[in-house]
Amino acid sequence: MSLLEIEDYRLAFDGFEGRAHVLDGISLSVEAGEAVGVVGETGCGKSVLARSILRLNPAPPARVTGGAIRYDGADILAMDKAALRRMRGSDIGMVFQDPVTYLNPVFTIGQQMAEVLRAHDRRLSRAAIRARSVALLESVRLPEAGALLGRYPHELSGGMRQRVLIAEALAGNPRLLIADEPTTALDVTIQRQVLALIADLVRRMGLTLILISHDLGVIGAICRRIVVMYAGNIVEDAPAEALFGRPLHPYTRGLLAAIPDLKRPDHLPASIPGSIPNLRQPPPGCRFHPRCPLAMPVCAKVKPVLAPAGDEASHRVACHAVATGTALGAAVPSAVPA
Ligand SMILES: Nc1ncnc2c1ncn2[C@@H]1O[C@H](COP(=O)(O)OP(=O)(O)OP(=O)(O)O)[C@@H](O)[C@H]1O
Repeated sequence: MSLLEIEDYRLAFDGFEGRAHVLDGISLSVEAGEAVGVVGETGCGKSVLARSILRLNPAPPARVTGGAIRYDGADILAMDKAALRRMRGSDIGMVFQDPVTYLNPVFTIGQQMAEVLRAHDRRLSRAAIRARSVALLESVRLPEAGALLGRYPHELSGGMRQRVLIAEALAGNPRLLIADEPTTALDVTIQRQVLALIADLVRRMGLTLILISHDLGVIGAICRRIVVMYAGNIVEDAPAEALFGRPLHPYTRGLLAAIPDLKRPDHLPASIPGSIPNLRQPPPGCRFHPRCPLAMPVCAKVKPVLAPAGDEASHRVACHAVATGTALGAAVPSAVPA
């Protein structure tokens, strides 16, 4: 049994202008100890998928229209409030993009850590809370952890605040960590440090990781498996080496071609023409077909299924052109992130 199993999961948002079909049959299994990256353009449903695992999408307007999500065999969609509370933090920890939003400006770091720790164990003494808070802050490599407990969020840098949130996410000893764009709000050097920290925690604590980013370079730095999403669908799921070396889906090839090549600064990266479709009226068949250089008549009619393709057994692609061999001759982009 996989640690996390998502099966044909569908979620829509109801609004004044109609229903947006944001996740359109997501199937994904994550094994214990895996580090899986989820990548795709803005608006393709990465965050909604991450929040779905913890049932954090506000309902309404969110509405699950099909499928199942299981954590360690337990049906997340059927859990009551108490079971959900136990799962959040204790089994699954989550780190979000913007640390400022998730830290309360009027409480010290120590008070906020204490609140998180007490939510996991009401019986903890003040001394135990302090010792555990210091240990957690040290585990995310924050210097002078004891003194930090008395500081307010505005007294910390962006990178420090993100480390505090990672420490809070680890407070309940989760087995699965979901990090949604954890470095997007940080500047480049701090981004690298926070990524290195996440990679180190995954190794040291044997965590299972789902890392969400629009940046293939960020994902490639940590994850051995990469899932590519487009407009609410998984279009490719592959070992990182296969994805960077032999990408198969035309959308993945477009994403790779859009990465600037540092060895060729005079060469502008190609962009994928067009934009993500309106999810209230998504294109029929393959949602990528209006932008696809390899589109065939069948692509506008039949949704392609995610099926094994390429040399690796775990490489899966949802593309009619790949399935029929039409895509084989198409050039593979040369840009590969460092
Ligand atoms: N609470 C909500 N109400 C209505 N629509 C929503 C809500 N949350 C997300 N959506 C819609 O769901 C779609 C997917 O959004 P999501 O945030 O998952 O994209 P993303 O791939 O994570 O993008 P980004 O990289 O910009 O975070 C978007 O069209 C968005 O407008």
